[in-house]
Amino acid sequence: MLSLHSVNQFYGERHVLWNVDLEMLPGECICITGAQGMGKTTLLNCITGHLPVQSGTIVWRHGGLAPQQLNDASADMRAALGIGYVPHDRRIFSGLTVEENLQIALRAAGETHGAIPESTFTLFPELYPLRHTRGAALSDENQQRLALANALVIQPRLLILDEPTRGNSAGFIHKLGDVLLRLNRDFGLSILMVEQRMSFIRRVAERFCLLHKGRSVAQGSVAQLDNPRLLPLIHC
Ligand SMILES: Nc1ncnc2c1ncn2[C@@H]1O[C@H](COP(=O)(O)OP(=O)(O)OP(=O)(O)O)[C@@H](O)[C@H]1O
Repeated sequence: MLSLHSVNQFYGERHVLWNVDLEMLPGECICITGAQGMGKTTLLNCITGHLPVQSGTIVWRHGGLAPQQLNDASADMRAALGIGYVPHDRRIFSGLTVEENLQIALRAAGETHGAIPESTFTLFPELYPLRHTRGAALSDENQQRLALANALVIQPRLLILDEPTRGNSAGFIHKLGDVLLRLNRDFGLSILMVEQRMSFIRRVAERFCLLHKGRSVAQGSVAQLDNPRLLPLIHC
């Protein structure tokens, strides 16, 4: 579904991603993990098209269609291909209502006449009575739900999330885990998330990619993360 080959990224002179390879199959849930400042968000931004890659390739494969190199595709083009993104700063329009936020997310992905899918409110029933409420008036948790709904409204093939548990209560994290498990296991949605919270990673993800100083130093099944040599690299 998504193949990264030898991806490199710089901020000015600073080399922050080094030859990162990652292979993701349809239906997988993969966690990119690692300590702070190791390049996790940078890697997501390269995949979603919010940052250009300096070298290397990112290839998208879906259905029977020919593989497509994403390197030159804009973030909106990638959304239109089926890549939904939930950044950790949420990025909702606080002056617009829930419904208007969802309409804009649809339009950004090229769905000019598309209606908000019913599944949006089935998945997040809490948002239905709030659909005419402005983003700024929503609780923190409902803002999180709206950010997730914005990414899902385009009915993506791949959902990308940056630290979905950061700053959330244990109760909300559990509910979020339920939603992601349902999307992945029941609806077959592929999920790629950046996360450091081990309990959440163990519950939701199947495979991991561990970044350390911008390099992918280990990949494998989540059970392998219990290796005492790897755990310190997540919270160092
Ligand atoms: N816009 C930027 N300009 C310059 N340097 C940046 C920029 N964004 C991130 N960096 C640096 O690049 C490195 C990787 O940052 P990145 O945010 O990708 O790491 P991260 O693993 O996601 O960390 P965190 O868990 O803190 O979000 C860090 O040293 C960071 O300071």
